[in-house]
Amino acid sequence: MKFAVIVFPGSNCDSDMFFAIQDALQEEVEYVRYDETSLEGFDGVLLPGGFSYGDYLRSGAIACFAPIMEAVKQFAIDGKPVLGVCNGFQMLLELGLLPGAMKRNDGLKFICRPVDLVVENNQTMFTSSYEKGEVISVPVAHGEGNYECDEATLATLEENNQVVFRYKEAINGSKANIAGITNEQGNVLGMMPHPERAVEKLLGSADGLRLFQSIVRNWRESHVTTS
Ligand SMILES: NC(=O)CC[C@H](N)C(=O)O
Repeated sequence: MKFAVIVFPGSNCDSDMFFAIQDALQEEVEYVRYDETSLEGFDGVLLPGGFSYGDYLRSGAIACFAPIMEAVKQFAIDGKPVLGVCNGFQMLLELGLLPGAMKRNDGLKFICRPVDLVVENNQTMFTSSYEKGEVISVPVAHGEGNYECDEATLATLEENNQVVFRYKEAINGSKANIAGITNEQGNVLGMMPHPERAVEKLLGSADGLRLFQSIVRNWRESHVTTS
């Protein structure tokens, strides 16, 4: 399986993501610049964390107009896996691939520490290697992680099991403690915590690795045939 890590001016978790795929997961990965226009040949797209375009206007608000984003949208429409982490999640919201928006954290402080997440839905292509209800430890590092949406949107997200990860304890004011959601189709996941920073024990947790393993396992099941 071949992954693209999209690099924007101001990305700073792109190399963490690259390391997670190449060294921890041992799958193929390439950087794709924000000003390219094609994702041909890739099987998965990863939007990494950081401060694209300096987080001006709102986080992700400028990045969503980058030339590569038309290809990212098409990739998502085609049902292929798209994962946005932190600033990548913010971009997916700004792109309209996921519902809702991000506000500054309650308390207006940047939060950078490991947090406990509850796996709410393990029936997705991103979470099938977890148990439902499992508590995992994954670090967060954000100033704008306070997820907001209207009540009707929240009801739809809950009804369709689109809330995939919840913070075990409130950390940033996020509605319903939402840490990660998918689109209705289930092939686009946005999450504020950083699974790519939790891919081996030495980093404090290896719980994030199973997210990437889920993607690969799911992809193999539908793409690799054995005779
Ligand atoms: N690590 C990150 O991606 C930071 C995300 C974002 N720009 C924020 O501070 O909210």
